[in-house]
Amino acid sequence: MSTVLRIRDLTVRFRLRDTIVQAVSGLDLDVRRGELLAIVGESGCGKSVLAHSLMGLLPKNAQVTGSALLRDTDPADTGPVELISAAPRRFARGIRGRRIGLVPQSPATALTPVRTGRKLLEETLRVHRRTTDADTLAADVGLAPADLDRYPFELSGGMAQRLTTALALAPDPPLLIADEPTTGLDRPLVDHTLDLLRRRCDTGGTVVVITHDLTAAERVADRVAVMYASRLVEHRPADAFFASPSHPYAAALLDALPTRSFNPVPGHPPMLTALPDGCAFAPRCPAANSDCARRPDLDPDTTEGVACHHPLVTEEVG
Ligand SMILES: Nc1ncnc2c1ncn2[C@@H]1O[C@H](COP(=O)(O)OP(=O)(O)OP(=O)(O)O)[C@@H](O)[C@H]1O
Ligand code: NI
Repeated sequence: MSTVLRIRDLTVRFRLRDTIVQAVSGLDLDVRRGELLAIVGESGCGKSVLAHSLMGLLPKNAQVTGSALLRDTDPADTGPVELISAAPRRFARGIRGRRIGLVPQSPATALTPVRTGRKLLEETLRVHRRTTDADTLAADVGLAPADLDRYPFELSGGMAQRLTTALALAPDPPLLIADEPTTGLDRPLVDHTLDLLRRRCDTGGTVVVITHDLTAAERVADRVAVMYASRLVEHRPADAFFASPSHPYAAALLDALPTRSFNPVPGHPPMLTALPDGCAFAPRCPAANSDCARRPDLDPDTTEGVACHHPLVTEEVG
């Protein structure tokens, strides 16, 4: 299966007055065409910063190194694009929206306040020469036609969330990154949104879902990547991951689910201003030993597996 996005050694740091925040560290990740990849991890581990770095949306105090090669997503076939060094203009004209769509984490700030949902959607459909109409797209995300005639400030959080999803889908991007697309939705609408994203993959699209909701990931993901304190610690096929997570952090995260043992992960993640050289989970890890002073890595060729010196699963299941 072809790789739509090949991320290598991606690092994002924020320079603050007297310190540096290490939001993404040496991240390697292949996103394959036609698959739904779920990126999971606790609040503040770097998920949204990763998404923003791929969309050319980082603020000025960000320093980015590494590479993220986007391939095979252009109907006009202008070749691969290196996202990390792409100029802001190129992002605005040919990449953002058209080749990669983003459902942003904060819908309220992403919506233009002076236009109704219908105006925003119709304009996006027109710019991208789509034949679909706004009502059809609204129905896809579970919005009624009347909801489109409201201004963003008249929408509930969940409605605004669905409108931003419809806006991201309007250009029909080959790669969609959805950052917490189900926040504020009731369970039936959560499932509706997830199934919509799943269908995109089943018809050749590629979707990356960033979520806190492991139950959501279990419902739709082909693959799961677990982020901890700016790094990826596990990346495996979803079936194998949910049957038996391999990184002690991933196991603890799954164990915290109400449907499992409902035990919160003990302790706290490290400050991103003072990350250790070795495994960042070691201080919280029941199995930590002297090996953990050395940083464990995923397989750099496949970007899969587990970054741990004492994984719970050493052989792939199934
Ligand atoms: N502009 C910025 N300047 C400094 N630090 C930042 C900036 N933007 C994000 N950060 C920091 O980067 C880290 C990662 O943030 P990010 O938003 O990616 O987390 P997240 O995993 O998406 O969390 P959540 O699940 O809560 O959305 C956090 O410590 C955050 O405070
Ligand atoms: Ni986030």
